[in-house]
Amino acid sequence: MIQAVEAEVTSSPGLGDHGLRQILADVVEAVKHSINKDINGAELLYSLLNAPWLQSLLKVYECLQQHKKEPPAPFLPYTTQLIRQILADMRTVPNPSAEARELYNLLREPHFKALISAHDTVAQKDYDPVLPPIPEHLPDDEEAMRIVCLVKNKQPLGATIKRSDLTGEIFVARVIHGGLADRSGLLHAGDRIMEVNGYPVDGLEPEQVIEILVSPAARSFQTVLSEYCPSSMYVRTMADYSPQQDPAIPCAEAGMGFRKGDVLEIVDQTDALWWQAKKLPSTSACAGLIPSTNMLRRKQREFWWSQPYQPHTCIKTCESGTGLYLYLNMRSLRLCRRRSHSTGSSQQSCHTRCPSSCYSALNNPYEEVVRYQRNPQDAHRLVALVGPSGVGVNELRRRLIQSNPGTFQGAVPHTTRAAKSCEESGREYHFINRELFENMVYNNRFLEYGEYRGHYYGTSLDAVKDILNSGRICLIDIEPHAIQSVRTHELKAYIIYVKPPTIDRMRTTRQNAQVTTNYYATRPFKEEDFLEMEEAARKLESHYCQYFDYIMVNNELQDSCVQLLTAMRKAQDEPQWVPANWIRPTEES
Ligand SMILES: Nc1ncnc2c1ncn2[C@@H]1O[C@H](COP(=O)(O)OP(=O)(O)OP(=O)(O)O)[C@@H](O)[C@H]1O
Repeated sequence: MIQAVEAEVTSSPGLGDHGLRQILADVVEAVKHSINKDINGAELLYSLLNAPWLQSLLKVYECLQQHKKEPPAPFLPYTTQLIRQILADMRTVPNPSAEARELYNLLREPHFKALISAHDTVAQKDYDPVLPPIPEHLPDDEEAMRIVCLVKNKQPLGATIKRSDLTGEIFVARVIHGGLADRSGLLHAGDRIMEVNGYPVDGLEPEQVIEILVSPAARSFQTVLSEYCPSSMYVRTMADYSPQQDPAIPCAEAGMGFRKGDVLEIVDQTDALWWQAKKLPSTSACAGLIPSTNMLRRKQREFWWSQPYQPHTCIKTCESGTGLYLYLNMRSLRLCRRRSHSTGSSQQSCHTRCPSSCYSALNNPYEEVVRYQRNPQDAHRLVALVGPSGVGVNELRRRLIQSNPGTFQGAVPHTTRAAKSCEESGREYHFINRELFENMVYNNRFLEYGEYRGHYYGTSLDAVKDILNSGRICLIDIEPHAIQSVRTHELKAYIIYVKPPTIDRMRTTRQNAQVTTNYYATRPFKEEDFLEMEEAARKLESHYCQYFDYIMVNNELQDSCVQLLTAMRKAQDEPQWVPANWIRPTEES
């Protein structure tokens, strides 16, 4: 035993010869003098003080003192979530290696889970309970009572309470998933609270009960109900939400805010109006309250009607009557402006293939998502670039395709204009007549199309599918309005948003660049172009950021190309959140 202790402490790093052991060394030195003077018993004392076990004990003591001063910190505050994420990602790997399988099995072992759970408990300082004494006066109908002791730590209790207007009784309204009360397993929604720390609470205001609850002692509750917790669902949010600005939330402190595009794990949907969720990646075991789909829809409708301008309004139905299409202004007609080289009248319009989910952001404030990783045998995901006009999406797309034409390719657009002598049908464009073009429009074959100076231009679904079926990666740039038309089960589009850098950086990097004007002329960038681009980027982000899978800033061209290449590889080879109906198609999709 002594030897074991010695082995342990001598291998401990960082022990200096100071502190208590220094004192001991001084004592030993003094005793040595006593031996030299032949004082009685000094020899015995000398051997005692020199005993290895005493030295070892002192080292342990100093080691503990050191840890008291600098306690070891947990690596992560909440590792369980990370492990779950890794397991979910690994499940999507099509042909996992032997090592990956071993890791997967290891992470699912009960003893490993217990270890991680212990780590998280320590990380959240959920230990060292000091239980208060059981209350002396138990109520008469003791049979129906449960005495619950919750040991307070720095975290909130993780439960909300409400008062019955009729009886004045206080009930647990909800227990926040992963919070202190939930993890204790002792409190349930619907439990009636009889007294707290010996104080009867019937008739008190909820605020008064909270005051008692936050005092650092034990609590007593009567149990009436318990509730069932369903398994998690993951969603991407299509709206912003702030509990602090929501007067309807039962408890703002228990609420969780989110921004458009955040991915949430919904851990409890038992309440029709208020769900519980965690924002991913989650660093906390504790969930927060969020409005349910119905509740958020109601809020959005109220907001919709109170707003003078709607971002995703379908203004005009297609002539064919089969779908809803958008009229866009000239500045956003990237497709037509770039493709056409004719002159004359500049009247134009642009349309997108907008599926029945046109109003989906309003109808589905939460889009259910799942982790998806493309199987290497499957077609590649379409990669679509969006960005404000002039930011460089065309330049980036062109450079990437040029650098690796065997891997990347752009879709060949259709047009009704006549081919020039140097052009070949199927290379620059598919040259087709007006009747055929309109027929394709009628049959919903275009992802987006537009009219410019009497000629149609459009990117067809088949042109994209041809590339994907050939095993290459199709890279297109689209107007943001067309995002919905490529977010389908078939194309599984990965949307990359190309953002302009700061105006200062644009001034430096765009010194020799040419902007294409509305009249198809090119000229150097002006200050107003930068301002316009910045404003367009701001609007684009505020309306469409929930659909972006990846955001990159087009600062230095070379760096941007590398970044784009990396993002494209990620899209094809790494697990991503995608709409659940891409993987489990419904009738609608
Ligand atoms: N990072 C960059 N640094 C310097 N110049 C750039 C950069 N990115 C793009 N450019 C230049 O800016 C100009 C506009 O780029 P590009 O034509 O690709 O814009 P766009 O986003 O496709 O917009 P539009 O649809 O209006 O043409 C081009 O001259 C291009 O070479």
